[in-house]
Amino acid sequence: MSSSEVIDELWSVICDRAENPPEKSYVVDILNHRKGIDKSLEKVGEEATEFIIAVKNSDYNAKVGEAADLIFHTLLALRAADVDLSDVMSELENRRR
Ligand SMILES: N=c1c2ncn([C@@H]3O[C@H](COP(=O)(O)OP(=O)(O)OP(=O)(O)O)[C@@H](O)[C@H]3O)c2ncn1[C@@H]1O[C@H](COP(=O)(O)O)[C@@H](O)[C@H]1O
Repeated sequence: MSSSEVIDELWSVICDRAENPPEKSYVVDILNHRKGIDKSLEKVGEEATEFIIAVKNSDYNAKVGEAADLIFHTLLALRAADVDLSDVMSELENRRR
């Protein structure tokens, strides 16, 4: 799978979980949390901090793991904020020089 296919598939799974919530799902736990959008925003903050700490202090695999956590939780926050990933991708595409 290419990198963009991995992200696209993950985004589809996140949107599907939001629309058809199964009984047990981490994505649903975050998106339907009693704190509302604040839960996913809190997770982005935590994961960003953990990523920074890993980059400064940890080995390569820990950096990769924390980067994956940050990207995943950023996707959850986008969904919670009703921001479409394709609009973010178009924005990045428009910035190409
Ligand atoms: N990529 C991920 C992914 N990355 C991390 N996590 C979860 O994110 C959590 C990481 O949170 P922390 O490290 O902060 O641990 P924690 O402090 O115990 O978490 P909180 O209780 O504070 O939320 C863990 O529970 C991981 O299982 C993920 N959970 C799900 N996915 C993807 O989402 C898909 C759908 O998952 P479900 O919704 O669970 O079916 C999966 O198939 C995966 O592709």
